[in-house]
Amino acid sequence: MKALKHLNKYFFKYRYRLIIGIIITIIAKIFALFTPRLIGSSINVVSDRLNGKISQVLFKEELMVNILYLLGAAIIAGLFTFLMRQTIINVSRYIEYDLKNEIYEHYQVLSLNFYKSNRTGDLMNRISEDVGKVRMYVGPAIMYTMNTITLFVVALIYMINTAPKLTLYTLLPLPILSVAIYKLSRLINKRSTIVQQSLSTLSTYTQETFSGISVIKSYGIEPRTNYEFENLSAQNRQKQINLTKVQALFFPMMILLIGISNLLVIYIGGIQYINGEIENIGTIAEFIIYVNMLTWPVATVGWVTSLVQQAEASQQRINEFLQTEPEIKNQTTELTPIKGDIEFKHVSFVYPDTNIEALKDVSFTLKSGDTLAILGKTGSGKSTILDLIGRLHDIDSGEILIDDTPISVLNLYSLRHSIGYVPQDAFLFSDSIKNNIKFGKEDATDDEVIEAAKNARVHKNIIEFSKGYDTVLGERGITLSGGQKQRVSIARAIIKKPQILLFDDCLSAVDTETEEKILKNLVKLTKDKTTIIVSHRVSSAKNADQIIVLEDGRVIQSGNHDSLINTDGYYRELYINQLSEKEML
Ligand SMILES: Nc1ncnc2c1ncn2[C@@H]1O[C@H](COP(=O)(O)OP(=O)(O)OP(=O)(O)O)[C@@H](O)[C@H]1O
Repeated sequence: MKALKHLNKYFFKYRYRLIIGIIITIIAKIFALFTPRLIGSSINVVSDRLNGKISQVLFKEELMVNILYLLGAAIIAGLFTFLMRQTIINVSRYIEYDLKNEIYEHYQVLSLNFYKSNRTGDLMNRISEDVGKVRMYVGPAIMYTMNTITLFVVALIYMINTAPKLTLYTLLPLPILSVAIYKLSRLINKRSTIVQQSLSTLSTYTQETFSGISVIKSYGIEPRTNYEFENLSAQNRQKQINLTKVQALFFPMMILLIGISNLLVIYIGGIQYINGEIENIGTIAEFIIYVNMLTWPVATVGWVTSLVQQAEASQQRINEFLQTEPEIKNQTTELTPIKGDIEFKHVSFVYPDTNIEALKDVSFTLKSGDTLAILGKTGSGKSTILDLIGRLHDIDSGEILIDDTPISVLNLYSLRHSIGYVPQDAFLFSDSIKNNIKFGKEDATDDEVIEAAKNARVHKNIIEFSKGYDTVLGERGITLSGGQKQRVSIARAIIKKPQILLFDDCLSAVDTETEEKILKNLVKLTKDKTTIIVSHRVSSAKNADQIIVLEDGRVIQSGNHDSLINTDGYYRELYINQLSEKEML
């Protein structure tokens, strides 16, 4: 129960609703328990009439009163049972909502490393299935427990008052029922977890084959994927059958135990009536109804116990993530406006998970408004520099200064708000093109969106689609070409008009002519912005105020275009190679 303590703050938050819910539950059960007494007394009235103890008129009158009471009690009990679900189950839905929000909010502040070391499926499971199991504790488990306690206390008082010995015999099989249901519920849970796992394997496999359908078709391996699917499906079928077997035992077991209790009531009650230990025959009928009313609540004791155990395990998994601290922490709540000076002083950086030293003693200085181009072979550490400027990781040695202040001291959100980042793999959401661009500036007008798209030279492509800027992208929409995606992603960054612009090899899928035009627009737009362009092409770098060349995490060359083409080295070679490629075209 330790893990479930986390939920106490929510119980406190909804305490009034819960208290009302509990009071309603008690009222509902008290009224429901009028039924057996009224039926017992009705039978006694009939018996009295048969024995000639009461007159026909009195008989009719008493029976009528009983029927009216029965009807009234049933209506009130029904109404309060409805209200009981409306309060307690609703509270569980509120808590489920709050808990999901709490987890999602926490996911958002966790660092990239957290996402790398945990699978997406796991993150999804904890926020959906685990929260669902916890809800069963905060809602149904509490409701049924209250139900059982009230019913038991009230029924027991009535029963002992009427026939104490019969009460004892009647209740004898009930603890056996509770333990049996508990054992069965655990078995059912175990098997349903196995079914869930197998379903998740099956759906992951299916999803992957749908995503990679073009590869499957082009390699002609449909029979192999069909065979594998059938295999997984057959495994799932077997697990479902195993589950159904134990589920099928649930109700027969309950019926058997109720049957035994009923038999005991009739047998022992009958003997007691004959011996004169019980005064009225109606008591036997009353007790049969009590037994039937108590069976389900007693069965739920076992069921609820297993619900609580499952909720505890799920909450433990949730807490594990909630207690994970973000590696990158915001040190100040005060906003720190960013001008755009960037300085790297002997920066080295090792990726903790792979132990790869991505940067070694890197230094450079950029004044606000300057443009820096970073070139180098693949894996030389170019993207890492951009990630460090956005403080996606903290460095091990050296210093990164933004506006002469250490990056870790700045307000993290001010820093990130002042950056427009275009990643290597443009990621667009399943939404309209317009909204994808507006992602950079939520309140942008249509004119601003169009202007940004024009500057990224993607406007013409967009208006060719029949729905223009409202064209939906992604799974149920159209697919943009690699170059179009890159340009929409550029439009998203420039619409924000940030102080710092980071372009990570984002013109690689664009032809050199378009690249030239975009770069020309960027020169205008980024006049007073600090800009860093990562590229494999000299054409993207040549107009930069500063160029650095990286090799294996180290700066091996720096200067500007003119100085570097006149120096032997990587840049000059690249320039000559790319120049001759251009001439060949
Ligand atoms: N998130 C990461 N976790 C662990 N190692 C990483 C991570 N990202 C990059 N690396 C490693 O760090 C080194 C530098 O990678 P980086 O992405 O900075 O290179 P790059 O110059 O941008 O390459 P490319 O031109 O291919 O984009 C590589 O060896 C890479 O394998």
